Amino acid sequence: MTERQAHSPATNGNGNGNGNGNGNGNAHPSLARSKSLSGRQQQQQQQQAGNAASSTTAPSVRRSASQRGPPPTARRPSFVPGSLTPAGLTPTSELYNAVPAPPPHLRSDSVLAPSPLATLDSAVDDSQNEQPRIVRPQPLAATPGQSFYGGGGFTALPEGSPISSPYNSAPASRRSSFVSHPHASGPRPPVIRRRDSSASGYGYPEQLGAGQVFVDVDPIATPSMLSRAGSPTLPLMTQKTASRSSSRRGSVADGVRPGFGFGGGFGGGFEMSSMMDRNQKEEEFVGSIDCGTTSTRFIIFDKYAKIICEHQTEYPQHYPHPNWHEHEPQDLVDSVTECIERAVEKLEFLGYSASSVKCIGITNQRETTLCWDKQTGKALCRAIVWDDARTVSLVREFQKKLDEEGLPAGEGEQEVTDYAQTARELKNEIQSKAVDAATNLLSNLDVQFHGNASPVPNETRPEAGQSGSVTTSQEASSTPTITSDASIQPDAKRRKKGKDALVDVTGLPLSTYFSAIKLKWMVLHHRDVREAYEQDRMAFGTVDSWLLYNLTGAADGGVHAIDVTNASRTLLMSIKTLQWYDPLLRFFDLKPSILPRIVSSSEVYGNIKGGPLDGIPVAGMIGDQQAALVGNKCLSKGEAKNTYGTGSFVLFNTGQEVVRSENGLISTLAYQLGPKAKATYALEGSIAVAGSAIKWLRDQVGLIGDSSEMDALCGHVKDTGGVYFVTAFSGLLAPYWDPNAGGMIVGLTQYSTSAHIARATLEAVCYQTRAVLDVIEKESGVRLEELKVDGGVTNSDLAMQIQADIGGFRICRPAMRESTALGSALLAGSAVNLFGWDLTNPDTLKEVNTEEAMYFEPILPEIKRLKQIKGWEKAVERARSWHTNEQEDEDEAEYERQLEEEEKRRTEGLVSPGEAAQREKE
Ligand SMILES: Nc1ncnc2c1ncn2[C@@H]1O[C@H](COP(=O)(O)OP(=O)(O)O)[C@@H](O)[C@H]1O
Ligand SMILES: O=P(O)(O)OC[C@H](O)CO
Repeated sequence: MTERQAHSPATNGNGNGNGNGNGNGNAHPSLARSKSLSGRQQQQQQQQAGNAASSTTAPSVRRSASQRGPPPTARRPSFVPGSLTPAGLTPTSELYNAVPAPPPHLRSDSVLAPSPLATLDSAVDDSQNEQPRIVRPQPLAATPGQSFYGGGGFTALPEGSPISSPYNSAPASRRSSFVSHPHASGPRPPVIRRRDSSASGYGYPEQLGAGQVFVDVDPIATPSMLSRAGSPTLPLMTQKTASRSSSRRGSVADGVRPGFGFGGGFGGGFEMSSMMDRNQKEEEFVGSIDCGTTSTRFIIFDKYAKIICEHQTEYPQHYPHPNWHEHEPQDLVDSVTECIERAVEKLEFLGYSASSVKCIGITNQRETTLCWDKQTGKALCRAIVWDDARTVSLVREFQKKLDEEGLPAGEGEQEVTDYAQTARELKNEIQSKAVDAATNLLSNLDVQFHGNASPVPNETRPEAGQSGSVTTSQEASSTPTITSDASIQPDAKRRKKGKDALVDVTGLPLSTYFSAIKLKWMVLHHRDVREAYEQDRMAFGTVDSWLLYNLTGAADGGVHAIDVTNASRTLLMSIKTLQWYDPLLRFFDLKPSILPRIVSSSEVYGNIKGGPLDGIPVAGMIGDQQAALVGNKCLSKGEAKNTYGTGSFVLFNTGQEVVRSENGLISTLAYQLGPKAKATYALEGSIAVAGSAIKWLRDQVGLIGDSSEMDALCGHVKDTGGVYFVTAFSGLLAPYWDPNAGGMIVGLTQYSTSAHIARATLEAVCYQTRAVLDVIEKESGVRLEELKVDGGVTNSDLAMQIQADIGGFRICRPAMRESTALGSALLAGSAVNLFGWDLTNPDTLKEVNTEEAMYFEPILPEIKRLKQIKGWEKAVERARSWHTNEQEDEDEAEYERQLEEEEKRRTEGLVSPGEAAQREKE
């Protein structure tokens, strides 16, 4: 199976989809299968059923409320005080224990009543499974530089096609998932032409020269017209009919209109030269771009959060060195272009006008750092991805600076959380200076000193918890010799040192994870970036900023903004004022001129320029994990969700309070529902590796051919046979925060098989999730009864059962779990008052995503659970501090050396192999 098929119409995820998303609840999961299963699928399914029947950990799955009566307990709050035992549990006889639910991709009654799109997707050849290959619909007719879609059937994309990727190693990023209906008559599908967007030519790091290793993982087209997690939704056919807007029709009919944006922006994408020519229905929909770590999807929702259509595509991952992870910025833009184009084609194919999409939202992988040239709109280097850990030694340098110099307070800054301690420190400092000053005066001027040697009377010191600044500066100023001392000027007086200084302002620890440190690295190490920075041409942004900029025109007036949730991950924003914080900029020595404007998560930022959604407002922007919180409707304090995507992120809504964790959680912005709205905050447990470990098994180890094979492989064994896999690919984040931890598979014996290792991979994220939730329970004083989940890994029934077992709580997996995309759609809709959605009034969302959910109950005996957790903790201890500072310093030195060599070659007129290739191309 390919990822694509895992996301096909069969990918209902709960085995009960019925094609219209209502859930029919009529069948045992094993019975609710598609007629169209391939022989291989059936074989797999039977094998899995057989395996799991003998397994002690067959998923303990229960159907949702809508199918099996009322839910076991009130859904919210997810965290309820009291026992772990869920109230009102359905008796085990009602659980689907005997035969496990087949993997989601094998369960699809949805295709029994196929939508036109379902039929289209089913046309995908199963033979793609093993070896991803480029598939294209047969050209109807081809003129030079054009490729036509239509007719059905597939053909390999010819070499040198204008649609081919600039990256020879990874052409599949451009693979289309759009499959024309084989029997389609009437509307001619659009002609799409991709311009060849030239290779980056950034210089290094790609051109580091001989010996450099980088891995470009060949991406697999994972697109689908239907959600990987949700069931297909047939369009409502009762809407009024409208012609395409004449301006749009005119603009595309001439075939020369550029795609999105201008110049280097979305203009690198497609050109539309014909469109379906028929009357189309005008409806009201909202679109959402979800640009995750591995793929982009554009989903069009209706008012009930039913997916009308979508398109998804993976893009190449670049791992040029150990611990490095990069994206090509133009790939992100192109993937968005492609997804919008294709999704809108599907929308039109379904008979709706593109103008039915009233607004769109953007949600994105967070912390990933980009910078571009404001004049050209072009990226200056590759994006450094959030889980890239090249900056370990830079972090160490800044940690030292923080410990020794502290963080300067802002002008007029009044808030110093731990000011009692600061006051004490200042008092000591002032006292000793006062004594020195007095001694000097006495000795130099020979004046009798009668005053109080201490300028800070004890009784005037503020008490802890009292608001206001430390007032010692005023008192100190009464002693001229002291106030004249530059070292205790007001700014310097409130310096706080150590990690608390940063956490107080940003909610974040100093780590390779956050943007400022990646940005600093780019400025320090990348020639083009440094030049642009020095010449004030450089713009910094996270993925939301980059996409917004490109969608709204790039160098031709593109909006340079960042949403507050993304800004809260940069280490440059105060989470209290929601503004860039000058002392942080000074601490990292970064110019304010590079920064985007901070905006709320729900407002109109600008309108799309070009493409099929020309003129449509972009009205929602939010980091993907926060988006999933919103999409899961966790809008009240105490509600939590976990998203298992590339990484895994638990977010716990703490309302309008910034809650500070003492045990490794991050305080972060959850959302801000408009420019004037108060911010809502969350505690977050960030786990760096979840789906990426599965991807690693697929791409680097070759243990599986597709993520959806995990359940079948793991189904061969009932446990890991004592194997633990600490997936510390780039250190460990929450709750351990050890940048030096090393990835480790321990407990191997001759008995161990690939199935044990695969199972240990699934368990790894579940243990880490358990550890994060332990902290949340400890700090909030409430026990978790149920966890709402979403994200790619939740497609694995087995992973969810393991999570329930290791966690000791119930897992609630919604049928439609494109929660991330839904979150940004809700924010966008809410901003323009679409569908009456108003996120400040959850009642307005009552009808949103009410489809059934699937529940996984813990069945592992407590004693076994605790024993396994103990084993995990032992493994983590072994993995800790694996890498040494010396090694990192050596790596850094080696890199510096390569840079110098590169620079030398450049100045001497010699060119690197990368540059040579680029020149040849030009
Ligand atoms: N059936 C499955 N079983 C286990 N993991 C899966 C399955 N399907 C997808 N995944 C994993 O989900 C991840 C993608 O999830 P997604 O939410 O799309 O991530 P992101 O938003 O980070 O790109 C991939 O790393 C993939 O390995
Ligand atoms: O790509 P995801 O969905 O794992 O999300 C990545 C996070 O936003 C990183 O903080």
